[in-house]
Amino acid sequence: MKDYLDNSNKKMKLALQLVSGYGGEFQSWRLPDSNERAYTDIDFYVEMAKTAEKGKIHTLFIADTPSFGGAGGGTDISTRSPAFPLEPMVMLSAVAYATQKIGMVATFSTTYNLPYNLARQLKTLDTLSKGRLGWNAVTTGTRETAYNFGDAPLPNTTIRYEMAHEMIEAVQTLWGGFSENAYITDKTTGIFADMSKIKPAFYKGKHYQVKGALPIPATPQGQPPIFQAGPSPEGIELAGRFASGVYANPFTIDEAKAYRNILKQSAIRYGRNANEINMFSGFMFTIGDTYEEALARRYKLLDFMSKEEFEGQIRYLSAMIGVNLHKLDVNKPLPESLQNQAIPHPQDPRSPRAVELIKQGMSPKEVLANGVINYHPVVVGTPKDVADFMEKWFKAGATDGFSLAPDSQKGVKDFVEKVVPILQERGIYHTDYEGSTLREHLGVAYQYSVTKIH
Ligand SMILES: Cc1cc2nc3c(=O)[nH]c(=O)nc-3n(C[C@H](O)[C@H](O)[C@H](O)COP(=O)(O)O)c2cc1C
Repeated sequence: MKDYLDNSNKKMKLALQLVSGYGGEFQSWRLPDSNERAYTDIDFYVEMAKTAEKGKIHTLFIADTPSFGGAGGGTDISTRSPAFPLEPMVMLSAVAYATQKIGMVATFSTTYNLPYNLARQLKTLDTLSKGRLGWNAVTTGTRETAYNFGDAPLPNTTIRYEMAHEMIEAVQTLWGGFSENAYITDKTTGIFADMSKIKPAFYKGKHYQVKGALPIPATPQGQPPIFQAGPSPEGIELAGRFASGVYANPFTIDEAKAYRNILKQSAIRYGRNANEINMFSGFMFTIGDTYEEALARRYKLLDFMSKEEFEGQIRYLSAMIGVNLHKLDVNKPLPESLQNQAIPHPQDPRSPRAVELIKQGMSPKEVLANGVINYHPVVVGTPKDVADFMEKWFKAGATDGFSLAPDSQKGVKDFVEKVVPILQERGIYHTDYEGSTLREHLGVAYQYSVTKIH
């Protein structure tokens, strides 16, 4: 194993996804222990952030897209909660004010923003939070988003990534323009700022141009670290050049290791150290005191689905395992002859797990309840089961940490109270924050101004 993939002397890093306030399962807003108005309840986001801070979670993480944003990229929220919270910048300013340590990484499009506005708002929030902000710089791949910003269709991948490089360069140039020693505020001399140390950006790219300067000094971490999500070759280049964190979605340890290696190599190609780029693998869970208790919770979520939606899931599972489940009793294990016929769909990386569970004798409904169709690997079980999964991946060198999407609000509390102590006891998770800024939490260096290419 490449030494930079070796985690034996490292501790895992954790991000907690806020999703839309309810958790990673879009039916969980209906659970008896959920606050059904969490989506619009700022007190609730603050409370979750504080709970996460008690568990020393390195950072909150907010996925986002500037469009209607229904679950799974759809636009129907008639029964399922939205996939994203309220506008992240505004929402996080309240969270920042109510917390002290936890980092806050939020997603902002490199295609549907302007550098000056974005640089100003991000640096303001980084100032407000005393250096705890991170920017997940994504190109926005959903077609419908384009029409929220005019009549032009979504630019192709090449152009979007050209724009992404330019956007980050322009934003970082604006950030670095107000030199660290330019903020004087000397009452005796009457000098507020040293104008000789404040440089306009004069940034001239193909897609973005900006001339002026930003009147905001350096924050305690200099400027927010960049995160990235999106596994195309262009995405990997962007991550290698700029990212301190990458939100990834591997489904197996082997897949994760290969991707982590690719990311580290990309960073090395840009003259950076492999440790400067941290991969956060998406991970979901439902916790109970026993497997049966956790499973009952998952069944409840499935039962909230409409008949059509559930049938859609059964159809999907049929395709994943190559067996038509349509006429079978979904509450009973498959007859042995059909179990033997099950083979994973070659194009769906989640399929091997679905086949494995079918062959263990689980009914199709139980297999679905185990989250085989979810957008990340899922553990349904006890706090120990959740910790075991994380330990196994981490010790195998598959990831630097996890981007956690608990099933529900209760899942956040359960994770902090029941899983965190196990991880700490096993010596694979920190017992306190390393410092005060997000960069310190992540173990990435202070940075000011545009990332240099070596
Ligand atoms: C784990 C993961 C999380 C993502 N989160 C977001 C997000 O919150 N908002 C968004 O617009 N795109 C998100 N994306 C999409 C990517 O930014 C990108 O637009 C998409 O994957 C297509 O780009 P690619 O060609 O690099 O794969 C995410 C992608 C991955 C893999």
